[in-house]
Amino acid sequence: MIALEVQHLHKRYGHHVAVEDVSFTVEEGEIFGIIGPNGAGKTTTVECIAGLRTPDSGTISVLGLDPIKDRAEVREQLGVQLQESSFPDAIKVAEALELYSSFYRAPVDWRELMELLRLAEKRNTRYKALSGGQKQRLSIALALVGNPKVAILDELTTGLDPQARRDTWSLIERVRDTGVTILLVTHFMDEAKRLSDRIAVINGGRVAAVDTPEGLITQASAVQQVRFRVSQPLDKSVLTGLTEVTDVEITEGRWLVTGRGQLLSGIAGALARAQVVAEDLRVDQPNLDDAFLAFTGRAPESSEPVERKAD
Ligand SMILES: Nc1ncnc2c1ncn2[C@@H]1O[C@H](COP(=O)(O)OP(=O)(O)OP(=O)(O)O)[C@@H](O)[C@H]1O
Repeated sequence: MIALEVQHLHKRYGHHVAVEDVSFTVEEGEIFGIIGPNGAGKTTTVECIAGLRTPDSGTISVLGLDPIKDRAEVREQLGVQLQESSFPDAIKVAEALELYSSFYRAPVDWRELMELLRLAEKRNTRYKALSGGQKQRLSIALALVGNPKVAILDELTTGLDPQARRDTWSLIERVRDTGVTILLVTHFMDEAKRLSDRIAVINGGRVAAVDTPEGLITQASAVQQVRFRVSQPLDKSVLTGLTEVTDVEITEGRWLVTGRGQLLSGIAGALARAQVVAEDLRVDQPNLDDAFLAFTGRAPESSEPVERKAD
């Protein structure tokens, strides 16, 4: 079952095109990641899905509903945690949760959610007195309090310390396990890889690629490199003759073989036939950062979170 469908979304601010042509579908129960450079159009896309902005063209379906025409019904089904949520400074944690839960027909028990997000001790603390991490956890709680079928989480763990990030990831996995479909916008490649079943890379207002994290890495890393030393002298042609190999360099006894496809097994087979053992073997393993770079032409901003304030 498809939970979310975006078709040819286009959105401009004045003359500035923020989203040029974005299409993707999200299956029910999936965690679907969205990554891309600053200003790529990620937030605009999720704001359109949430019905907070009206697309200039294109169609969006949330569980078969239109976020603008069926706004009231979509509000019941969709939980949204957006970047830099701001609440009245004076509101207390418990008041905010109780208030938000009153907006929904069938909310979860907000007290349980408060425990789950480790906010119970702060129940009587005013919003302005919360740390960055606590504010972040409150905004996640408020996105989930309506018991949504689909949740949008934008910059889920920005500002959290490493332990709080890992706790949040586990929480999100538990939420997913209850059947909630999650759309996750993130700048962190480790987070995208750990949580997402599939990821869309958005660049310049367009979808550059959609695949599983491993699929994106494979797609992007057509070129692989294997380094080793040989146990006994070997003619270069043993490897240059392989279809997988594009280049062989030998520097001070170290071989650097560049190629594609099943490069490692091709090399292993050729060396075995020549009765040579590869020593000190290293395979350059591409990761999601490499895929991000390949699809967007830019390195991801950071894989390490910047801490705002002690939690
Ligand atoms: N309200 C607005 N008015 C005018 N331009 C905007 C507005 N919101 C966003 N933009 C511009 O639209 C483009 C897309 O912004 P958007 O926030 O959707 O990107 P993003 O991928 O979420 O970026 P980031 O990762 O920095 O949050 C950017 O160039 C941004 O400056």
